[in-house]
Amino acid sequence: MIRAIGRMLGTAWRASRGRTLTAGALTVVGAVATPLVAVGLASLTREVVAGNTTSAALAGLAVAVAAVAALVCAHFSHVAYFELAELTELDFDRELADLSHGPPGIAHHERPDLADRFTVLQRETRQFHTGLGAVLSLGGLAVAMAVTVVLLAQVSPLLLLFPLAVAPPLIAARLAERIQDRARTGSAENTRVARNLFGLSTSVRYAGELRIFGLGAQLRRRHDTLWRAATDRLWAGHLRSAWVRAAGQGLFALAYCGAVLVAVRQAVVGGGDLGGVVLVVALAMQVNHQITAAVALVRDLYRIASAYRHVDELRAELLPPTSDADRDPPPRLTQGITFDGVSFVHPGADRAALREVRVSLPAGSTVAVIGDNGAGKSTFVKVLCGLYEPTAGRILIDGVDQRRFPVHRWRERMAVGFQDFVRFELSARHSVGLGDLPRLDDDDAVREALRRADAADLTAQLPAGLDTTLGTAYAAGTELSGGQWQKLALARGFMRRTPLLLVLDEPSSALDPQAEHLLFERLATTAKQAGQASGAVTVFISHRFSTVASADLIVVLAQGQVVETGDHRSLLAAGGRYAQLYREQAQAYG
Ligand SMILES: Nc1ncnc2c1ncn2[C@@H]1O[C@H](COP(=O)(O)OP(=O)(O)OP(=O)(O)O)[C@@H](O)[C@H]1O
Repeated sequence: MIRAIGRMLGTAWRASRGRTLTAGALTVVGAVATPLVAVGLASLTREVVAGNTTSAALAGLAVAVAAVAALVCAHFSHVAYFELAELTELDFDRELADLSHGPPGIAHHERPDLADRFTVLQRETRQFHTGLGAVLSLGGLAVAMAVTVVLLAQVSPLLLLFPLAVAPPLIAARLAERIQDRARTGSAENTRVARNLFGLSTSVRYAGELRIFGLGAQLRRRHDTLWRAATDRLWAGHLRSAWVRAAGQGLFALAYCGAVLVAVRQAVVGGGDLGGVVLVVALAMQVNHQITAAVALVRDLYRIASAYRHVDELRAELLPPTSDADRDPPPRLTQGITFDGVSFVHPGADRAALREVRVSLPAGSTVAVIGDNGAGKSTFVKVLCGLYEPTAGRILIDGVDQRRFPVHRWRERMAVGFQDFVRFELSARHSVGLGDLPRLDDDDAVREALRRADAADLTAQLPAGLDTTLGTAYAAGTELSGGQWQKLALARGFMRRTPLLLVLDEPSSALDPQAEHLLFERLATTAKQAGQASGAVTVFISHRFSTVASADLIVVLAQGQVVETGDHRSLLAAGGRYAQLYREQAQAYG
C-alpha cells in the first residue's frame, strides 16, 4: 500500500507541485483543527463550571472557529486535489493501454487468463478517482490521531494505549479487501463473457443475423445467467468481508468503552475534572469517526494497491525488459525472407498452427500462400509480420534474424491488408492516410494509394470527396459497402512508399469477381514496382486459383506444414496437392 501511495503522490507531484502542496497543507491544518474542537469543549466546560462567563464565551468562540476551520480546509483541499485525482486516474488508464499495446505481438490478446485480469483492472480504474483524496485524508487522520494521543496522555498515561485500538479494524479491513479481491478475480471470467454477449446483442453490426436467427432472447438469457453468477460470487465476497470488518470494529468499540471508563474514573479520583471527561468523550467520539473513515480509506487504498500489483505483474509478464534488437532493417532486400524451421502454437491450443516451416521467399517475388481452411495461412502471415513470435525457429530477413530489428522499425517497412480489416470511421482522407502517419494529410499520397487499391473512383462517389466522414456509428457520416471498406483498407496498406514486405490476407474477399480481377491486375503492378524499387516481397493469401496462378512462388500449406512449393506450372506438372486443389476448383466453376 505504501508503494501505491507513493505512486499516486508522485503522479500528483509531477502534475502540479503547487496544488499538491496546497492540498497537503490544508489537509494538515484541518486535521489539527479537529481535535482542537475537543480541547475547546473541555475548556468551555471548565469555565462554565467555574462561572467565568467571558472565558466561557471565548472558549465557545474558539470551538466554533476550530470546527469551521476543519470544514473549510477539507473543502478547499478537495478543490485543490480534484483535478490531480483525475490525472492519477488517467495515468492508470494510460498504464493499462501501454500494457495492452506494449508487447510487440498480439498473442497476449488471445489468452483468456490475461483478458480476465484486464477486465478486473478496467473495473478498478474508477477507484483511482477517489484514490488521491483517500491518501490525503489518511494523512490528515494520522496527524489528527497524533494530536489526539498527546491530548489523551495528559488526562491519563493509560489512555496512551487507546490508539492501539485502531489496529483491529485496520487489519480487518485488509483481510476483507483480500476476500473481495479474490471474489472480483474469481468472477472476472463470467463478467467478461457477459459483457461480450451484451456487446454482441447491442451492436448494429450483428443486429441483422441475430434477428433472423432469433437469438436475442437466447443471448439475453445467457447474459443474465453469467451476470447473476458473477454477482453471486461478488455478493458472497461482500458478505464475508462485512463480517470480518464488523469483528474489527467490535474490538475497537470495546476499547472505546474502556477509554471512557478510564477518563470517568480519573475525573472521580482526581477531584471531579469534568473538563477532562468532556475532552476524552469528545476525542473518543472523533477517533470513532476517524476510524470509520480510515477503514473505508484503507479499503480504497488496498484496492488501488492491489490494482497496481496486478499491473506490475502483467508488465513483468508481457513486457520483456531487454531486446536483442541492434540493427536497422536494410534499405532494400537483396536475398529475401526465409522461414527457418518456424513453429507456432496459439496460446492455450493443443496443436501447433505452424510446424517447422522452412521456405524461402526471394527478394522481389510475389508469393501466394494457399491451403484448406485452418491450414495455417493467416498464422503464417501474422508470424511473418511479427504479430506472433515463433514458438520455435526464426525468420531471416536477408539472412538476419528478424528479432534483431527493433519491431517498430521493421513494421515501418511493411504494407498490409488484413482479412479482418478495421473500419476507421473518420474522414476518407484519414481513414486511408493512417497507413503512413507522417503523410496523414497528404492528398496526393492518399489518392495514389486509392489508385493502387483500384478505389480511385470511390472518392468521386462520396458527397464531400476525401473530406467525407465515413460510417454512422459515431457521426452522421456516409456508410460504405463491405467491398468499399475493404478497398479503403487496402489503400491504407499501400500508403507506405518503400515497403520491404507487402502482405495481403484475402484482399478481395468482399469484392465482386470483376472488381477482384481489376484489383489483382493493380496488385501485380504494385508488387512489381515495389519489387524493383526495394526488392520487396509480396505475400498474398487467396482461395481463387485464377489469381494464385500468376504468383512467382506458391506455398501450399496443410495442417501447419509446407507440403509443396513452386510456380503454377511446376506444381501442376508435379500432380500433388496443388494440382488436386486446382482441378477441384476448375470443376466446381465449370
Ligand atoms: N486465436 C487462436 N487460438 C487458438 N487456435 C487458433 C487461433 N487462431 C487460429 N487457430 C488455429 O490455428 C490453425 C490455423 O488457423 P489459421 O487461421 O492460420 O488458418 P487459415 O489457413 O488462415 O484458415 P482460413 O482459410 O479459414 O482463414 C487452425 O487450426 C485454427 O483452429
